[in-house]
Amino acid sequence: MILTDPTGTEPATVIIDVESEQPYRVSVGHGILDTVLGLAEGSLRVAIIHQQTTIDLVSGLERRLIKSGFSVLRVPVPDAEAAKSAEVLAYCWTSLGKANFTRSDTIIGVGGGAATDLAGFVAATWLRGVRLITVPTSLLGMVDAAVGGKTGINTVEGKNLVGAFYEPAGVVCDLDALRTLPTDELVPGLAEVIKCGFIADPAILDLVEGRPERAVDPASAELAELVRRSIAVKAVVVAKDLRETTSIGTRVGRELLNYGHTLGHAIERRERYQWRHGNAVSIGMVFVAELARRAGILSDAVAARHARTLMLVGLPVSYARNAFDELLANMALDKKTRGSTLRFVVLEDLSRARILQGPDEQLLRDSYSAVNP
Ligand SMILES: NC(=O)c1ccc[n+]([C@@H]2O[C@H](COP(=O)([O-])OP(=O)(O)OC[C@H]3O[C@@H](n4cnc5c(N)ncnc54)[C@H](O)[C@@H]3O)[C@@H](O)[C@H]2O)c1
Ligand SMILES: O=C(O)C(=O)C[C@@H](O)[C@H](O)[C@H](O)COP(=O)(O)O
Ligand SMILES: [Zn+2]
Repeated sequence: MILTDPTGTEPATVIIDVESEQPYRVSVGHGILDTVLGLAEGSLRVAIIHQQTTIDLVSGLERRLIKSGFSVLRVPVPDAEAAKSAEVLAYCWTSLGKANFTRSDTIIGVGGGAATDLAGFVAATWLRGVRLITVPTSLLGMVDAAVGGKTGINTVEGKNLVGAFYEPAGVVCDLDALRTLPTDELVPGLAEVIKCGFIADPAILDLVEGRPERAVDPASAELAELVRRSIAVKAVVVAKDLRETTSIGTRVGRELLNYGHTLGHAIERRERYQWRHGNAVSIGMVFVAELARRAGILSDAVAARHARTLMLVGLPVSYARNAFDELLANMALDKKTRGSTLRFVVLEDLSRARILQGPDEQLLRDSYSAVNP
């Protein structure tokens, strides 16, 4: 798939259609916030659920909305994972209730993946479902969290344990937002980008490996291309299996997008959600590649490519050696687990994945030790 103009110039706005249960469009481009106005049409009120870090963008959006005749309610939420809690969810419901928010009104989730996951769940639950627009402002949000209809919050017991599949009316990825994103927030987003490279689009890996310095540059055409390609990967997967129900036996449906997440989520829980999601997923992918290699499923070369490519952009590839037992216990609560059988998404090759069910504990332990010396 070529998403760049053959002359080398960056296309103005690219639309990626998600042909899911309720089809919607993901718009990607520079300075495209006005797209939100059209998506909100028909509503009297809009509520912007947002983080403080993007307050300038939120104020600009609010001004545009007011000018277009909408009544705007701002709902600021705590930063990062602190937003994904039952308490913050209840606070959002209270804000909507006090503002007489009705079924014809719209929720706009603005921010990183934590804000859009929360806003999506608020939209899914308020009055049993009101219109949702997502405006991701982090790389991770653009390429993953705001696209695909997974919404939810964490509980003390684990990551994303409460939530709903709820599709947005549209997703607006204004690449200009990335200019204020600190590098140590941009880099974790590249873990999900590289994930898309391994599971479905190896051209992503070539792009990252060819110009890693451009991949971490928020203004580069290469990063824009990586964003578009990653969204395209996700759009195809969720269109086929929105509700994650088609993974049967070793066959993998939407669970494909969970590559590296079994250990990744276990690390996030161990770190009490203070870690960046993408950093944990990066380590999770290196682990699961080694697991597949030791199980005789994946070649040495593709397994080794994981850590090499992730390190090129500054992602972590190892974790505490003595943490295995705790992580194993945490993995029992992974959503892919059935009964007491752990299930991992593993690669047989680039772009060819399957499920590995119930691997021996010793194999898991040895794989973990090998990549966390
Ligand atoms: N729903 C899904 O399918 C899905 C997919 C992937 C990840 N996620 C979830 O997304 C979350 C991770 O996403 P994230 O890394 O974007 O997290 P985040 O929302 O915590 O954002 C990371 C940090 O960047 C800041 N930020 C965001 N945009 C900014 C900008 N333009 N300028 C300056 N600062 C900015 C945020 O305030 C935060 O401090 C996790 O909770 C993860 O579970 C969900
Ligand atoms: O969209 C999906 O499906 C994914 O698995 C994408 C992941 O990158 C994302 O972190 C997602 O939130 C994980 O979902 P979960 O169901 O494992 O909580
Ligand atoms: Zn993820």
